[in-house]
Amino acid sequence: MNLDDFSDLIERPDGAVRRDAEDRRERLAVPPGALGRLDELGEWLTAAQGAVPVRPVERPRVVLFAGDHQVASLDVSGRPAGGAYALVRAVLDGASPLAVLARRMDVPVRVVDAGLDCDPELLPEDVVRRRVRRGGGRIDIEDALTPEEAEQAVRLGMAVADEEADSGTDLVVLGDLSVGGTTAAAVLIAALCGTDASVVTGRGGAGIDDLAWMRKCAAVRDALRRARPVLGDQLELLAAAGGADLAAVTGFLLQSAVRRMPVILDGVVSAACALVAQRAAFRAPDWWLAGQLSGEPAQAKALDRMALEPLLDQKVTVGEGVGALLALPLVQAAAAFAAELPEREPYPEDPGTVPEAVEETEKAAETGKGEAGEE
Ligand SMILES: O=C(O)c1ccc[n+]([C@@H]2O[C@H](COP(=O)([O-])O)[C@@H](O)[C@H]2O)c1
Ligand SMILES: Cc1cc2nc[nH]c2cc1C
Repeated sequence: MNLDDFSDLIERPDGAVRRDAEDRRERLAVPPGALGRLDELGEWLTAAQGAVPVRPVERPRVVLFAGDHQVASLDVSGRPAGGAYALVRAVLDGASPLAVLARRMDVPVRVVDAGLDCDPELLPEDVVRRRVRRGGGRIDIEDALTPEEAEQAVRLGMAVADEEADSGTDLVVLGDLSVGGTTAAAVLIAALCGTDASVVTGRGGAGIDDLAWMRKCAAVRDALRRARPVLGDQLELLAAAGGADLAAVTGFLLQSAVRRMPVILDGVVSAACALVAQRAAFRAPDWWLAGQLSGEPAQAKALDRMALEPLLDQKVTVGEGVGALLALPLVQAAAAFAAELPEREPYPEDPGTVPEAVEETEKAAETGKGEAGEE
């Protein structure tokens, strides 16, 4: 498998449809610019769907990939290594921020075990059990995955994207659940952006003190040294420094773009995988939105590279798709405006004479005659 093969499979959203959407926007009674960024958001969604007028987003779904990362045993996470199953439980038991929000917004949630490091019996029943391996290797000293595992994880993500597209999901809210995942994400982003550890290392999910931050920096630096030689091959890069959850997210993003299914990215892990996917297929980011700026420095760097402007800036760092789900109402609002606002109609007493009237006024102004001059 070579991720570069996706480059030929991924098309751009329909440019002609986008221009039709822009034309329709110009005919609306609401003045140009008055809807701010929601205009281009509506036009983007229209192009992604491929038809004017845009359809409402009616079947969104939250899809979360879960995994553990052995690098967390260096005490760089604020959570115990191998503890991601607790995050999964909280989501599916309805007790986490994502669970609260998804319930309130009535959006279904799917959690996929890509690489958790726990006894499967500890997991709630409704977890999608597709584990590639138990936890990912300690990336500062070893590969996260074997090449076979990396390919299997990418294929897992692709299969989940196909399942979503086939079942009629019209927009995916993407997220991740892990312990140690932000360290892996920082390494991928630093490798692909050519920066170093201190620029990309943040405080992660549970918040870490200065000493832990320095340990995390050192881990990112060491992992980066291992990742740089393979950054030309995206699958090898995911094997060296990613992990099963990150490789699955990358496969998911690529296959979603193949299937023309729009995705809202969440935080730094989404952004890292998106960057890897962009390296493989440069058109892929056209199918994504950035939900929220989380404050992790590496996320901002990656989004900037992909020219994705986050819809929100809420500094939510819990991950689990919250930043992406918070942005969903904006997308739905943009779709409603684009579809439901009426087009401007000529006033009955003045049918179609507006341009002429303007012309006359202009002529009058030029010659110094007309109403103003007669005064
Ligand atoms: O959204 C973000 O940018 C973000 C920033 C920090 C942490 N997180 C979440 O926190 C978890 C991993 O954190 P950590 O510190 O264990 O690497 C994982 O579930 C992420 O989704 C997410
Ligand atoms: C305008 C716009 C451009 C984009 N390019 C990729 N995703 C995008 C999303 C929007 C909204």
